[in-house]
Amino acid sequence: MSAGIAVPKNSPSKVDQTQPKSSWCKTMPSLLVIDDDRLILTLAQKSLASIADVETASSAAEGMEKLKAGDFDAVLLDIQLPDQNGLAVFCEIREYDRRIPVIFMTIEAASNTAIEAMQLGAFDYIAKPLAVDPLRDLVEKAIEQRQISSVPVAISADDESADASGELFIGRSPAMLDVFKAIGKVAKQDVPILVRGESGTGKELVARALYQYSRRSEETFLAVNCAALPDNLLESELFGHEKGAFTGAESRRIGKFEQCNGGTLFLDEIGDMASPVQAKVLRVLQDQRFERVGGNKELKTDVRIIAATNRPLEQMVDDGEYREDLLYRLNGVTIELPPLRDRLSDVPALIRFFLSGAKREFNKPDLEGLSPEAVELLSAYDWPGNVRQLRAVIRRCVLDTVMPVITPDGLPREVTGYKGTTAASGASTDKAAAGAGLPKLVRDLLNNGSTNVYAEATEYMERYVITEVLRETNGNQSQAAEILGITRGKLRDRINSFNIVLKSDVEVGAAG
Ligand SMILES: Nc1ncnc2c1ncn2[C@@H]1O[C@H](COP(=O)(O)OP(=O)(O)OP(=O)(O)O)[C@@H](O)[C@H]1O
Repeated sequence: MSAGIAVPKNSPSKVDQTQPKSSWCKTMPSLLVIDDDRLILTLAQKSLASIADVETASSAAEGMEKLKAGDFDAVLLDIQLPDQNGLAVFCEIREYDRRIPVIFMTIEAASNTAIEAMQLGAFDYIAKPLAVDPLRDLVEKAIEQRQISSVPVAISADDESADASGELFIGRSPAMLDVFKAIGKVAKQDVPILVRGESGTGKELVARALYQYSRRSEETFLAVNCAALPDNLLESELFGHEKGAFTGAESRRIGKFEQCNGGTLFLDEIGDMASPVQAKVLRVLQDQRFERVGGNKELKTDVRIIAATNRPLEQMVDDGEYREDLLYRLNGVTIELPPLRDRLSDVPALIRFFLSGAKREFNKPDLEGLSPEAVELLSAYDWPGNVRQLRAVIRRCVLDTVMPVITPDGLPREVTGYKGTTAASGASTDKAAAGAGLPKLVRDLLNNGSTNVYAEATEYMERYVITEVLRETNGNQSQAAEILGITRGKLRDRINSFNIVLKSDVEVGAAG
């Protein structure tokens, strides 16, 4: 019996074979390492075995043969191979499949060849001797990048008819049909697009759908969260920097605008950029030109920008926080995602989708579904954290349940206790319960054979710490950021992504 909504026994299976984004880690990604140095191959095999199936090749010819025979998520490539120059191998890989991220291994970080490779579209480079932690981080990022750009988004008003091999973009409400139509209309036009909507409404999914259906779908897709980096690092991340541009800039770095030449750049949280960065982004939008930080050579790039925000940019312009000309440039084509509370008719299809994904992910073959009462409650809730919160609630219920059918008892208190009055209330986190919950969560995840324990437990802990500090500062985000020792942008990012709801009486609750 498959997971479904209020399904009577023996009803047809509605299990969806697609995997939601968070479960990408379920199947082991694969990595190809090409280097003639046996020590490097052994080091890569040992240190990366926990994150990828590692295949090795000790020459360019062997590497290309294996690449074509396999299905790799990333390649680690030595810049100097015995039978061919690494750059030439890189070009062959690009010709074979432009979307496989390639990381170069170089003798010195500032190698000109590596910079040339970055300009041609390599994912990144790492200097030898290889340090295990940075290597693992980089390979993980590359794999994630590959998955972001290759998981097709099947736009469907009806999840049963959707492409079963891709991540689904669920919605059958008139509002979502309008969104799908808008994506179809503008995806192929090479213009910048601004995606707007509350946190968790699916802005990133829209960006990826636009990319998948665009003329640039075979080219690179890179995503940058502008809220996650302090201003100076964001500028260098986007535009690169020259050696010596600032303390710590030991070598030239190629930024995303240069790296993404020919492709699509998704700028998430575009409202969270300091004025100098806004000016530089505006210039790229106007004439596709920019300079690296600390450089005076004008560079040209051909990048399609898809931007997203949940912030009131017009208000920010009025308050002098945002450039009007940038807003004007970005605002040309806008896709607005409605909050979930305004399209509650989408809730059942979303539940079905997340339920079947969680059932597979947490290996709960006996789970049948949700009772009608549970579906009714979920369909009446106002979802301040939108689809992300709904997804989190369903995953939590599936993880916690020991019964084949999830009833209202299995739903979180914010849903069962919702009276339909306060617009933005979240569940108050009981301090003791939250602190005590971590060991139980980890135990449950282990018992359920999860392969995502680190991410789930870290998110739980991070949410707890941030909520407690916000409570301490009565919701004052500047003070909280200072106490936490993180930037305000990063704090805002976490508040959004964890759906932490700041109640009107400045009590802090954590939803989802
Ligand atoms: N219509 C949908 N169908 C299926 N999954 C969805 C849908 N909308 C959102 N999701 C899922 O909900 C989660 C949040 O979506 P996403 O990251 O795109 O939101 P966002 O608007 O970009 O949020 P933020 O502003 O916080 O970055 C993701 O796991 C996404 O896959």
